[in-house]
Amino acid sequence: MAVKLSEKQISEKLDGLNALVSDDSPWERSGDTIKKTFMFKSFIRAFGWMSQIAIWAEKLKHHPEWFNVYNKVEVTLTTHDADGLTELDFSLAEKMEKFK
Ligand SMILES: C[C@H](O)[C@H](O)[C@H]1CNC2=NC(N)=NC(=O)C2=N1
Repeated sequence: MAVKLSEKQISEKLDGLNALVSDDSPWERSGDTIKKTFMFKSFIRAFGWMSQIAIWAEKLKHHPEWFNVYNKVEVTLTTHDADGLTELDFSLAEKMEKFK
């Protein structure tokens, strides 16, 4: 099972993740989660991205909480099994940035 990250590891990983961000919207820490709102040109672009990420999430056995309206996807990542943030959350977030 994935191991909960320390505060120091979380802030280092968050900085590393935000260095990959190409839009104007950084990932933000919120308690035991990291969050970001992704914006797309259209609903179909948003849904296409979600479909790609869903395939990756299934492979990783780690799943996002997300909320989609038209071209907007609000993402929250946490590891329920560990009651906190783990490496898996940052791996999935990194994929989300790279597929964007
Ligand atoms: C057995 C299965 O792999 C686990 O229940 C996985 C599924 N996807 C998951 N996704 C997330 N975000 N957190 C988890 O703890 C989690 N656990």
